Amino acid sequence: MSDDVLIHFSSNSSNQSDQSNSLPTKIALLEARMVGKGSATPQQTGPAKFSGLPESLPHETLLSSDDSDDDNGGEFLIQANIQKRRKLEEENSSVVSEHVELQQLFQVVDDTRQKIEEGSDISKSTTDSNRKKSRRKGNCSSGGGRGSRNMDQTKTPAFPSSNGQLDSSYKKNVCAMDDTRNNGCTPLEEISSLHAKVAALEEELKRVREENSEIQQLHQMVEKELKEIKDADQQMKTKRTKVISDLLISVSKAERQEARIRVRQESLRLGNVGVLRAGHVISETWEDGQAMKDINVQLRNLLEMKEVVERQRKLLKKRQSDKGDGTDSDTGVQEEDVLIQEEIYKSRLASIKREEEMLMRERDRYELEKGRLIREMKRIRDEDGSRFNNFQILNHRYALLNLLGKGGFSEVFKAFDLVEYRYVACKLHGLNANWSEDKKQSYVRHAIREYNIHKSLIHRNIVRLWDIFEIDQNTFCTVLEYSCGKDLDAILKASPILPEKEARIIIFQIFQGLVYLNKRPQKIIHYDLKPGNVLFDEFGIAKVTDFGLSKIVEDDVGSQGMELTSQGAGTYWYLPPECFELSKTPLISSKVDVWSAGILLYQMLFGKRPFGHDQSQERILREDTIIKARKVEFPSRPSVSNEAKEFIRRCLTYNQVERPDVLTIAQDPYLMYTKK
Ligand SMILES: Nc1ncnc2c1ncn2[C@@H]1O[C@H](COP(=O)(O)OP(=O)(O)OP(=O)(O)O)[C@@H](O)[C@H]1O
Repeated sequence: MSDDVLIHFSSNSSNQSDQSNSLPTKIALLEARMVGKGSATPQQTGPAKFSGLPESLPHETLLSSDDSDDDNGGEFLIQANIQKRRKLEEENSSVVSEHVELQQLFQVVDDTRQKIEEGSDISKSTTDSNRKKSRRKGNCSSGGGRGSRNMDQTKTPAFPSSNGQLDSSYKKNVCAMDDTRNNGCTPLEEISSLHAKVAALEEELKRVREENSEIQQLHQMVEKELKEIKDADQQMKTKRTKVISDLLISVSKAERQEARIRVRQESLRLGNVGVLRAGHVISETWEDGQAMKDINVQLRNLLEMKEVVERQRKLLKKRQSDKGDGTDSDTGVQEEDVLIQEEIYKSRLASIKREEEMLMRERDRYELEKGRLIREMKRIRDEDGSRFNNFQILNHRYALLNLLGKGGFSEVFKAFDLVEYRYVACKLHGLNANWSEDKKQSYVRHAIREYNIHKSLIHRNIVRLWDIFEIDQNTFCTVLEYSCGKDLDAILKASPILPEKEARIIIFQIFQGLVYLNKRPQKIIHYDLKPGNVLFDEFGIAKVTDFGLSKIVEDDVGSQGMELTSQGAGTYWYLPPECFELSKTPLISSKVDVWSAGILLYQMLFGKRPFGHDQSQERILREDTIIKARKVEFPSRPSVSNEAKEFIRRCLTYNQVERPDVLTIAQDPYLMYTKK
């Protein structure tokens, strides 16, 4: 339209003398014509703002919903620019400048129309938020109340929000609707705006769905890969486990073979178990090996030689006395010969004695070796007789290797934990199939009790209990920390007396473990401290084990201790007098362990137990050996420090009321390792 109007204005502007044709008049006419057209829509009379206009121009503006401006159907509404007109009326001086200004004005009209057109196009297809914004502003500037009528029907559509982006675009839309309500839109515009919104949201939804399906595909791919990795790992694990257990088995088989060869060689030297038949009775007897036989022969020879020399010596003495007081001239010579002969016999006897002592020491050494050999023979026999000797894997985890030893009701195997990759000791508790159900149940109860006490103990001087599981109806297994060194019993059997320094550090470590047991919220009395229950790891760290007879000291126990309900159990050489009390139920405390530790130290230092060393358990009980053990005596040899003796005396205090408990004796100077 503006082109026509411009041409029209341009032609008129040349005739300035004609008032009716003057510019202001023409503008007024034009305005009147336009207003007349638009008067059918009275709500549009108010000025509408259009923020897209340049700042320099007034905001009374030209709005259009159609790009046609012909006489008949023009839908343009040109608002009178009153200010401009007044200015023109006032100044009315320069037609040229007016013309220029009008040209500018119509240029603005043109620009605005173009923008509206753009806005209308955008509203049909946009998904772009910036374009939406420009479209919205275009719509809003169309003004009027019609939009607000329709907006009420379309307000707050419940679009699902899948993400923040959608949310924010939704908010923008609502906001745009609010703007529209305020400023007014045509229903067509609103519908197209809503269509656009729906399209935008659908687009968004489509995009989100696509993303989602991509994510799902990715997820599936990752899951598949993970499964493949897991499968491969499982296969690797199985292979690794197989390789490790095969290796362990070959090593163990070699060890078994080596042990048997060693035993065969040793038994040639030291002796063997033979079978003795007496009628129908078959019994086992020990037959000495060559080395033992040789020593015994040598000892016998020495003994015979000693007897011969002794006899000769006596004869010489007799002959001398038979001759009486010699009156011969050569008597002096004979006397001298007798003295010399006497001296020779004496020195011969002394040398025989030395040889004898040496052979005796050698025989003692052989005896120790023989003891070790007998234990090893027994172990091999137990291993051969065990139903767990063919390298089973227990609980899909513990590869059984060689037998470490057999106790009263259990077999202990060295094993390898295929999950944690470490050596362990598997203690297999076998219930005797011939036992009554009651006895079996009591044994299991006992073992569970032991497990419950032991499993919570974590201290470097206490053997760890890792696991427990059932193997079959009559067998279960406890898995213990493996101590590869010998136990104290084996050490003392090999060398009955230990240097004081070694004995002191061992007893110190045992007390460290006992202090731990007594500093817990629930104190524990071990009750079965003996050399066989002290193990050593590869670094020589002493560890207390076997909590089968342990007692938990309940909170409500009096100062005198708890009642001993399992009287008779334990190893009597190591138990204090109160445990043998028969007149009433004994009360016991951690002082039981203090006594046992005192006995252990004594045994390590002097090579024997202080009370009932050579007595059997039965005899100790029968002869009240421990009840009579009021005072400890120390042999003169080997020499041991007075501090050690005093410490042992304190541990072996007869009266338990006067005996220090674990926490008190742990403060003893003998157990302190501070620098002097
Ligand atoms: N954790 C372990 N590590 C290494 N060897 C062990 C372990 N536990 C026990 N042994 C060894 O296994 C053998 C048998 O142990 P067990 O405790 O069954 O015997 P015991 O104490 O002589 O018997 P009982 O418990 O019936 O008195 C012993 O020689 C012991 O040294």
